[in-house]
Amino acid sequence: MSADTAYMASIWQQALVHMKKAFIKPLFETWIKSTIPLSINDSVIEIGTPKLFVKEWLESRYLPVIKAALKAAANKDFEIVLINMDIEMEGLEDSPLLTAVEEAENDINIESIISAEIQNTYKPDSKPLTAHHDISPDDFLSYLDDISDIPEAAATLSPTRLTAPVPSPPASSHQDKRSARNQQLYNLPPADEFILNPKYVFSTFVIGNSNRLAHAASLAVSEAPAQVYNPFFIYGGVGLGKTHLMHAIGHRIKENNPNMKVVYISSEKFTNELINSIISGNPENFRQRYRNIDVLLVDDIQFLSKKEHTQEEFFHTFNTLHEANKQIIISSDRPPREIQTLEDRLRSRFEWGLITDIQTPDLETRIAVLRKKAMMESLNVPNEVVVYIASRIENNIRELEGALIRVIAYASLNNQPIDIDLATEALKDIFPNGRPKQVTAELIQDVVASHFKLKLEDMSAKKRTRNVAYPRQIAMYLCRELTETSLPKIGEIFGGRDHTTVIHAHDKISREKNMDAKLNNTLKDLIKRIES
Ligand SMILES: Nc1ncnc2c1ncn2[C@@H]1O[C@H](COP(=O)(O)OP(=O)(O)OP(=O)(O)O)[C@@H](O)[C@H]1O
Repeated sequence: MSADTAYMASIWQQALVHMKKAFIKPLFETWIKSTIPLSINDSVIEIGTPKLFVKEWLESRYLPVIKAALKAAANKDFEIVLINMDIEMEGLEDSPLLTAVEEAENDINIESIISAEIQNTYKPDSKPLTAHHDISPDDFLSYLDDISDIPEAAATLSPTRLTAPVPSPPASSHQDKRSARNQQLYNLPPADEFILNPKYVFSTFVIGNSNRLAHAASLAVSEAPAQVYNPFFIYGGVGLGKTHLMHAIGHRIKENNPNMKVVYISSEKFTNELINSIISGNPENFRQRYRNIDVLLVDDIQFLSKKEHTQEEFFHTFNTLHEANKQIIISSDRPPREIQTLEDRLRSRFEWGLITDIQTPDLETRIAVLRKKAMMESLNVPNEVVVYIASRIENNIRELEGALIRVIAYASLNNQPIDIDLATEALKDIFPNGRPKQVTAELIQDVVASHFKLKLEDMSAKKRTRNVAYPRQIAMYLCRELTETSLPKIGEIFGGRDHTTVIHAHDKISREKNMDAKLNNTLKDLIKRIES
């Protein structure tokens, strides 16, 4: 492998790390992951894309982000040239460039490598560790626990000894670069560098029945940090908005109190930093860094389960902050009592404050999320398409967004307007059942009439008795929600009524369903039958 190739791979790998943070996951997966570095010289980097549409899409939208990521990685500006290779990625498996990328990837597991070095140095009778990368951070921590029980070994656990096994700087210029990069990874950024995602703010968060409480509590916490709910614990399934709410809290606190030090971190990163600080002989730095802040947001705390040493450290951090009346916000995919092997004392700390959950969103919320995303992209996505996606992805808002992005990208690349045929085509791998059933006002009338045991003609009759008028209003509401039919047209289908009658029916049912669980369930049942 040439030095340039390895250098390029290393730069690209670092750039990918930056881009992973900059892009939401579906975007990263769709557009960035499939690219490969091709060549590098002093000022130009060539990047290969597997298909022309990926090249065009990246060129039209994301070049500045890629450029910024490369600059952050290499500390210099590059001109980026994208080259369509028009090949399947599988065909490149043996490419030396991909091998180089993989090697660079492995380097990122620096803590594992170092822990292996330490293990070999301090535990001479341990079996030799040839596969350095197999050692997990947790193994390293348990190892520290293990050897601290052995007096001679404990004596060697001084910072100087611990840093000693770090590989000494290699000689060649390529190795210099790599070593410098490792050093960069190895040295922690200052805590306030954990930037909040600018898109995750309260104004972009859609409130629905599934998250109303969590949202309200988040607002309360952000308006009065450490005064209302401390700690504040949010839990819920994957991709339901926990991170979004945490960032929104962070943003709002910063807006209201620019001098407050707000730190957001995932529990995995917390663990890795702790390990790094131990390896570099500077655990005190780590402690100071997390104990001298005003607001600590820890995401995905469930990853601390089974990590006894990290839990211990977190327990002390928690206590110090809580005693100093600092706000602590924690998220998890389950409530504290269900996080296995979470220490009891930590669990009881989490239960001191408010625990709130986010449920899976109902259809209406899913539709609202998609509409909001489309609006944020200034795109006009037909209702039919929104309903098509929302009615098929029920449990994960991230996947919902991913599907919409796919449709938008597909339309843009093919230079076609977004409609249901295009959406069906774009999503055929995700929804193999193909084109959805055509939802029409007539179908809705039919399903609603049969549900309420009315005749189809009652939907358009002049009768105003409640047993007919109410189902008719429900049917009008559903026509507005599930079809593209215009207001006057809906009025016409329902017996030549004025469009203001349709608006009134829609407003009334929208309002009532928020207060009436029975109506809400009826609507869900009806939608299921209409869509199935
Ligand atoms: N109510 C909502 N309104 C708008 N967007 C939302 C909402 N809920 C989630 N999202 C979006 O869905 C995506 C996933 O959300 P987020 O990352 O916050 O989920 P999470 O619950 O933290 O998931 P994980 O458990 O995987 O960490 C984000 O892009 C977020 O903006």
